[in-house]
Amino acid sequence: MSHEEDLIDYSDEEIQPTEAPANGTAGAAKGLAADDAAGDKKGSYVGIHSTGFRDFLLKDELIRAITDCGFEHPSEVQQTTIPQAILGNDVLCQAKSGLGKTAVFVLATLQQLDEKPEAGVATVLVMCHTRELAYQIKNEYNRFAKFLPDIKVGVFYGGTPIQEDIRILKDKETHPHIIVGTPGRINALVRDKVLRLSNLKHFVLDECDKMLDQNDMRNDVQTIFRATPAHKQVMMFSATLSEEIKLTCKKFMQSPLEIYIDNEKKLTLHGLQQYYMKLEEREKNRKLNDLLDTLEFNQVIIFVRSTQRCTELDKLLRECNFPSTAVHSGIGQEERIKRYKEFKDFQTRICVSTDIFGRGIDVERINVAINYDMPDKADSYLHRVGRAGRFGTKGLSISFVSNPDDETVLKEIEKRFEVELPEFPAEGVDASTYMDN
Ligand SMILES: Nc1ncnc2c1ncn2[C@@H]1O[C@H](COP(=O)(O)OP(=O)(O)OP(=O)(O)O)[C@@H](O)[C@H]1O
Repeated sequence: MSHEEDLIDYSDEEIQPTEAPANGTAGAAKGLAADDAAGDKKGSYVGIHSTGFRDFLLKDELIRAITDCGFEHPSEVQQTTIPQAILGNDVLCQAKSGLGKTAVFVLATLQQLDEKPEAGVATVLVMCHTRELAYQIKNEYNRFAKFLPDIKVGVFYGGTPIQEDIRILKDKETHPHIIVGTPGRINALVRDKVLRLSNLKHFVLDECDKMLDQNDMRNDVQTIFRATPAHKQVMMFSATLSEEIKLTCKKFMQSPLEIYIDNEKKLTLHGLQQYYMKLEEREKNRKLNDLLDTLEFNQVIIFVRSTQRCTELDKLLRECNFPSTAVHSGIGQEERIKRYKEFKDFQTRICVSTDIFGRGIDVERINVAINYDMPDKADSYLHRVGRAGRFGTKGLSISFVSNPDDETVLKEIEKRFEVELPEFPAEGVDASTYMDN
């Protein structure tokens, strides 16, 4: 078994992360009130409107792509971070879910790349914890590099034939300048000397706390990091950064720009209504059925704690004629990406998932997130519910609480993020409060 195959998947139940300490006193080097000016509509959620993307003095090609993406104003995290990031400074950035962290590193690296980069040389490496997120980030690069036709982006992750990656990397004509991937496969390609990182200029970790929290993934990241030159830009991003992880991240960096949420209650998404529902385990299926029947929604994501429960719940929903799909590590990689695409493209409306889709995944029309199984940590909860209510839009989350452990997590969430999670009202909630017009 190859080293890579040892790492089944980073976000299913098979590998449990080590407990991260609660992040009570986030010392903000530059405190970022990322959402205090929350509006209801996507795009109005930006805080200071006086700054536009043009003020960052980005290349014309990037400005044109940004306009084509429909971005009118930078979000606060983009305003605070992009000007420093394009100068090549190291960046450690915490900002809440769905407010555009991806565009920070995508734009910053594209801005610094030559318009006609040397063939066969990779200068940007972006790594994240799941294959679907890597795929999504690659697509974001393609979106913003639309008018930079000479820049090639490639994505590499496990569960696909490595021979194909080798073929791409051996040919100067197809070798990407920007490499996106998951650490297992990237490490295997570096170890086999197929991917050379000696010219790397930008090293990016998305969902960095998740990547550095688990020993197996951290080891891969460290090995890859050692294959890169000493002088380079390092940028790391997440919505959640404990004090301990911040220290770990900073070991990879030199005098970084540090953007933190100075108070964890600011991590709560204002457009998102959050509820819990107390019930017995055996009542969950009936309740979920009722909810899917009565709630209005565009797309729903339902989180469960194991691959087996994922398969079974999805099957049950389909038997009840709900347009459901399932995503977990037991599904072949090609099929997983196909299902991700279908969900992202609104071809399926209900997705049952393990924590694979718990972070980073950006599906614009998800407005309801259901924790069929409560996550085991407050951090995971925050990321999961953040799949609804992206970029300041409205959303609804409902968490099933069926045992004392669930109640403990619920209390931890309320305490840490200073939110009150009320019980889901018997009469339901008015759809206009969680559906954007
Ligand atoms: N300035 C902007 N104007 C309009 N939409 C934007 C802007 N910046 C980002 N978006 C959109 O907002 C959505 C969320 O962005 P993104 O996925 O980068 O969030 P994130 O901060 O990485 O969230 P998470 O922590 O959940 O990974 C995406 O659909 C993105 O295209």
